[in-house]
Amino acid sequence: MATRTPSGNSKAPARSSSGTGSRSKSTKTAKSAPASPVHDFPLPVRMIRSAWMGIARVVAGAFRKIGRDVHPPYEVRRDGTGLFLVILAMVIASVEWWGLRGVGWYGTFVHSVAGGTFGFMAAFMPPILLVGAVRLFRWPEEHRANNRVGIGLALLTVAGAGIAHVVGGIPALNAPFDELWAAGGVLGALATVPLAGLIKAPGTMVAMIALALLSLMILTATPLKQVPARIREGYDKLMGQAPDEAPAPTRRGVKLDAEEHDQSYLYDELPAPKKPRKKTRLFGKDRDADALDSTEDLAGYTGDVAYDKAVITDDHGLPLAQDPSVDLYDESVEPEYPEPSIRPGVRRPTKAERDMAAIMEQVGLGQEPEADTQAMSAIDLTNFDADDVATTAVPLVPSRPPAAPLPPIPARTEQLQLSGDVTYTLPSSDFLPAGPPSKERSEANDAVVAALTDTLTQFKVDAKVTGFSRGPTVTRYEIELAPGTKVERVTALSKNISYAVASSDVRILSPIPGKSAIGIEIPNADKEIVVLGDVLRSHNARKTDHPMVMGVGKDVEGGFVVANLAKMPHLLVAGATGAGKSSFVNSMITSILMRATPDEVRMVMVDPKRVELTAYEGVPHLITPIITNPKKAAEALQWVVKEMDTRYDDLANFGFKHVDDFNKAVKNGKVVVPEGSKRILKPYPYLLVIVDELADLMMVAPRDVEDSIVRITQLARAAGIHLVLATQRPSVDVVTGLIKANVPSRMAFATSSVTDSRVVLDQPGAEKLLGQGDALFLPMGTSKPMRVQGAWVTESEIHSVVEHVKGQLKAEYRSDVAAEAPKKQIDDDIGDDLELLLQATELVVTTQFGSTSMLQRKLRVGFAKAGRLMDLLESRGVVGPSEGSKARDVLVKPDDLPAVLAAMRGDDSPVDDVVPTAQEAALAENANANHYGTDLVAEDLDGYVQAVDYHDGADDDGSEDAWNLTGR
Ligand SMILES: Nc1ncnc2c1ncn2[C@@H]1O[C@H](COP(=O)(O)OP(=O)(O)OP(=O)(O)O)[C@@H](O)[C@H]1O
Repeated sequence: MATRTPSGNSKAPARSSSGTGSRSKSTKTAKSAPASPVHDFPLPVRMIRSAWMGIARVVAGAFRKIGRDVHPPYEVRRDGTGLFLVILAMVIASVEWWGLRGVGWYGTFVHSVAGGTFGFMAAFMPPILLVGAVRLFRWPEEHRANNRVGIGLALLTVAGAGIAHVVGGIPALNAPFDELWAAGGVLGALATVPLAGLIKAPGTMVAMIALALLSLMILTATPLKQVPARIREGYDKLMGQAPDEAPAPTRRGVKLDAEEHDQSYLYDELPAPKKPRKKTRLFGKDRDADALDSTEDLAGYTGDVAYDKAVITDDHGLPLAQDPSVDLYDESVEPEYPEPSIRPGVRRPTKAERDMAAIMEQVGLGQEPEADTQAMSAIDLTNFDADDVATTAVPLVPSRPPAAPLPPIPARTEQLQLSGDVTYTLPSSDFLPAGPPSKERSEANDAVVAALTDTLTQFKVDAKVTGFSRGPTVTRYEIELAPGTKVERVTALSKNISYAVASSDVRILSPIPGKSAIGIEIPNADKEIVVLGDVLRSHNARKTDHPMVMGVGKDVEGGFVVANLAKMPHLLVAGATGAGKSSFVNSMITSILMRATPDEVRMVMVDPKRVELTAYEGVPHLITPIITNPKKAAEALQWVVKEMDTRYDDLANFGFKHVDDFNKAVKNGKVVVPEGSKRILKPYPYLLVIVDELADLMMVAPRDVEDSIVRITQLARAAGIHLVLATQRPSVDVVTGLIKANVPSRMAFATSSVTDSRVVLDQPGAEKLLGQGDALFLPMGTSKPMRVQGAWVTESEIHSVVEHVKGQLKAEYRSDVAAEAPKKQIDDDIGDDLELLLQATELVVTTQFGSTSMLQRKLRVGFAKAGRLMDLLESRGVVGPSEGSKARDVLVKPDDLPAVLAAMRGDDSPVDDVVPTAQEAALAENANANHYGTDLVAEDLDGYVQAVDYHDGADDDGSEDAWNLTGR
């Protein structure tokens, strides 16, 4: 007969139990096998043992099903011992309770042993033994608690026997059986007889009662000081009254040890608000309460939040985890032993909440209710019942309490007074209508969950889809692994998952930041549009009136994302054509128009494509007509540099380092002008410079543009000047290393290649975006980009906002920004070759043939000179890069030749037809009106050391000053 070797058996893999239920029967048997080498016993013993364990498993199974079903790990089960206690309890009960006492050998024997040992306390032994059995069946893994309960029960038995013995007259150990039985038996005699010799019967009784109380305290893990509270609690429960305070935390009906008490929430059967708990610790006060009373929260708001962070928050009511300044989910307080059944997801709103949301909508609170329902969008699939969705709430565990409905908040409380006593009204939020309510789940999501689950099963990966959070464009499905399963097993399935869900745009996040779960982002078959109105009406956009806050869109979890452009402090927006850059820029400008007066934010718009930003022509926030000529744009950037220097000087003059501090001090009347100065101090507006196509500028004057951008981006933050650079060509010649290093915030829409993604984000990812506003947002200081669906604003909405704004105030353009360019010097690298270069340009552009040997022949120059001229032509964007022996591409059309020649000469463009006549008229009108008068800032600065002028000769006329920006 073949006998298995001990080693062979003991080396059976000891898999940890995950309770997934997918385990095979043989595995189960292996797991439940004891560690001892049972096969050493003879067969009959092994058979008996098997039978015993079989019965034990059946009985234990029944006990585990009582009340809440439990599944202790196989390795730690002690069903055999539990069965023994149950049988012992039944045997004693059969004799002491059911009248078999002294009947036959069985009755006599059991009664002699039980009665002789415990006296009449034997009648109380069955329940005591059953308590022990229940603990072993249901919670065998809780060794410490089991030991405590065992000790408590043992002491209780001794105390009971002792009390019985005192009641029975304390018979001696050698007293007849009947006397011992009528008292506390042998145990009672051992416990009391020695004591009675010392402290007599009453003293012994008191000692035994004290011992009984002590055993009860051990059993219930009640420290002495909590006894009164426990008694009151017990009384309240018995009387059916609600306790005054929250009951002490329990774990499966058993009070916790004192030292376990601190972490009791980890075990609560009730929904455990885990993250709010963490926040409570993090912020030192109860944020749950705050969340419930958002009115108070907002009342106390000072607006400074917007100054502190580039991205304010999403609309989960929580600061975004990506913000480095907010360590929201402090992992140090992450539960050590999270209850597997408690999902970190958020529950679905109840029907009542949905009704409330609908009512809120009707009474004009816009999308705020949606913001709250959005926060509940992570869905726990474990309890999901598809039929339930429409009518009743799926019984899920909330990760935080639902926020109370928000009151409507007026965007601005003060009456906006512009310079010249003009009263200004910001556009009403009605100009931006609400979008359709967003979905929390759809059939498409369920289909994907099924597909993912199938894929995991097919490839035998021990993992399951535990929930998902639906965003407007993509849904992030969360996958949790069984212990011992490698993350790579799921990430390696990326192609199979793409195949299963029929989408090539699957993105795997491993792990989801802040969670022990793998995230799989899959595009929604039923995408939703995020309208700008909803974003600007969201809680976080409304809780600050900072004028530079813009609506960005929605994140993957459906939370609204808003950002403060002043904190970016400069932003690069890039993406392939049609990816959604211009829509983003439109949302940005419209956000500013909706929230800021021209006194607070002034803008310079550069739109070389001439079509994207024309809708904003004439808004009073502009300081110059929209610049469409790239050359003028390059000059406008130089003006911005000078403006920055002037602001710096002025701030330094008054002893301020940041324009915000200066503005605050001016508003509070704390700044005094120098004696004799006629200046009336007013806050500086923020200056937002928007370039819709950087590539066009870089083609015309790469060095100048790069210089200006670098200088602005390095210093302008403190002067309140911020750059937004958009490009559809995020290649290294457009977004140079220098520009990249100085523009810290990035918004990447879908790029055409992974190289482009690397240029924008320094990492891949953008090439997998879906276009149409799907973007990766990387605010300054973060390393992981956040996926957002950009906000969308329609042309008619823009039109109505612009009309309102223009109706409030006429644009007052500065004539010196682009129209009066400072005199241009001939670039150093041209040196004495200007004439030759002009001839070469003319030759190459008119013939559209970029050949070095042609230059040699026609200009009668040597090879070296011709090569140098060709290099100069390349650096100025006239010809493309060298392609070996082939002629170079000519990038300038003959029509543009005069402008290119003028740029080389350092003159103004002779063909200045790019500024529309209306704009020129506006310029002329403004120039005639001479709003600015004497340069009072320059007057004040006279005699002070000025900021280093990097553009020699540029301020010869001394006419640029920040003060004039708002007509002061
Ligand atoms: N946030 C958005 N929500 C929904 N659809 C959008 C969004 N952004 C862009 N789209 C869709 O994508 C189209 C192209 O967008 P947009 O014009 O902004 O792209 P672009 O990147 O600026 O392209 P180009 O560089 O050619 O101007 C839009 O007409 C619109 O249909």
